[in-house]
Amino acid sequence: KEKVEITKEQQALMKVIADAYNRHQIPQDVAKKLLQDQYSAEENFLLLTEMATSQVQVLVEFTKNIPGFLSLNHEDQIALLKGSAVEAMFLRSAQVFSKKMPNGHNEVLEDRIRRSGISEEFMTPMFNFYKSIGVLHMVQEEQALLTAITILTPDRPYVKDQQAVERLQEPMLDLLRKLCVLQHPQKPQYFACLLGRLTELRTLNYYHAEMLTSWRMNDHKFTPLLCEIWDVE
Ligand SMILES: Cc1cc(Cl)ccc1OCc1nc2ccc(F)cc2n1[C@H](C(=O)NC1CCCCC1)C1CCCCC1
Repeated sequence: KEKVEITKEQQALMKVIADAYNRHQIPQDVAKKLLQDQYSAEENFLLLTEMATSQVQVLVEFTKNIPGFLSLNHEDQIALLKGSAVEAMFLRSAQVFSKKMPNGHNEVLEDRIRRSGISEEFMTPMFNFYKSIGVLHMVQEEQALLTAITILTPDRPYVKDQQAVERLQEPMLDLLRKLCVLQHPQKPQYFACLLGRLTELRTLNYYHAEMLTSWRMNDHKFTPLLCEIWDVE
């Protein structure tokens, strides 16, 4: 039986990433807001663009705290953020969706999202992903590392120095692997399962532009920041 040990520097890395992630949490208020009232497709779309815009700003702050990120080539820093923002958004949405709420609230939230204006065809892949994240019951550290690993994906479009990104991603993957063994000793496949979620996340990336343009309303308006991040307009 392999004796897994987290080294001193891995403990330090975990603290930096977890603190950065906790400091830059999107307030849970989007779920609360959705539970408060039923909104029109237009209001829901506006809510999404507001939440998504603030999520991107939060993501940039989190990313700047990843050790070594600011030493990467500047164009590569942008390419990594642009390439991972949508996945980080869905990952964050899944974490918000999976938070246990008082009786019946999770069902109401799902219903509000189902009727928000997103086209029917995207509901299944989106909720399948949310449920597959929910059943993992990830701890905060795992969520933070998984987000950092998503951002540090070397094979994003236009990344020039992929090796430099791999050198930053590898220690995160090694730390996450150890954390999974320590946190979920009864689930030896847990780490592999987490990485499998990142593959599912990429498929949602593929749908995102169409999810937005097919939102059940006319005249979809996006903020300039979202035009940069979402392949729209
Ligand atoms: C992330 C995303 C991308 C595309 Cl293209 C389409 C859709 C989408 O989010 C769906 C989605 N899944 C959710 C699960 C739980 C939840 F509380 C809100 C959720 N949302 C949307 C949202 O506010 N997401 C933000 C969450 C915080 C981080 C930034 C994003 C609300 C917008 C209002 C109409 C009901 C859906």
